[in-house]
Amino acid sequence: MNKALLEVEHLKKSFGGVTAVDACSFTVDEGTITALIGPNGSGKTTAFNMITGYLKADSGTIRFHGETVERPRPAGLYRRGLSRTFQQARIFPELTVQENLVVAAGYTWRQLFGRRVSAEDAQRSKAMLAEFRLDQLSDLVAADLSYGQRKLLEFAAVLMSNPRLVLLDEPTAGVNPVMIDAMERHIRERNRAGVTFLIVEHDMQLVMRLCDPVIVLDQGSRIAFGSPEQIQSDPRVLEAYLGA
Ligand SMILES: Nc1ncnc2c1ncn2[C@@H]1O[C@H](COP(=O)(O)OP(=O)(O)OP(=O)(O)O)[C@@H](O)[C@H]1O
Repeated sequence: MNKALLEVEHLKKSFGGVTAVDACSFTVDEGTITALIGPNGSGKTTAFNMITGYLKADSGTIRFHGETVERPRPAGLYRRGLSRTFQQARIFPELTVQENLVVAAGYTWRQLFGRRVSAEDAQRSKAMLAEFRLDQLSDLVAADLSYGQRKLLEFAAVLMSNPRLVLLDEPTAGVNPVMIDAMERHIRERNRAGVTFLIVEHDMQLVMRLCDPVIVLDQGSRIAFGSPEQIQSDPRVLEAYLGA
């Protein structure tokens, strides 16, 4: 039986009069590629932001790896093995592709520019560049990459921390079909290597072939949870999307 790696219970967040996430509960089992879907404005990004410590919840509990996260903070969670990407890839545009990976491995700027990077981490960043086929671009500053390449770089950088759980926020939005295939391949490969994923994604074809289970939010609450087949035939899901 799978073990819950992430447990979210009664999570709640309002912005003024708008309840963005409303007593939302779900779990992400270790080893899965779980999708979090829902119509625009259903609270997916707000939930992501609370789980990863970028936003303070009004109430509710988050447990990661069996332990309650008392004060979710991005840096602390990153060290504990929970990391994320953003809709607009957050990378350091003025650093080279390889430097972005080294920084993500936990080096300070001072260590980076003092060239005090361990041989092992230098090797890991090279291996990551090869895995993501970014090796030809390793000395380019990240600002010169295409939109899709930046998303791949951000994903590769997140993996440098050896995470157990990665939250991907719209990994293929605005990305060309070749890059979507690449992203999908990398997610599958890393999942086979033991990384668990929670993915917000609007490309339903990708969700249905890549993710299992699928969690559906509507107006801040979970309205469905199940296999892609169950979700596609759930009348509540259809109604939520058609009504949106
Ligand atoms: N900082 C904010 N201030 C005010 N309202 C917000 C804020 N962030 C989100 N909201 C509102 O909360 C609700 C949920 O938004 P959220 O971005 O979490 O949804 P989403 O499911 O990620 O949407 P999308 O698929 O369009 O990205 C929406 O009504 C949105 O307008």
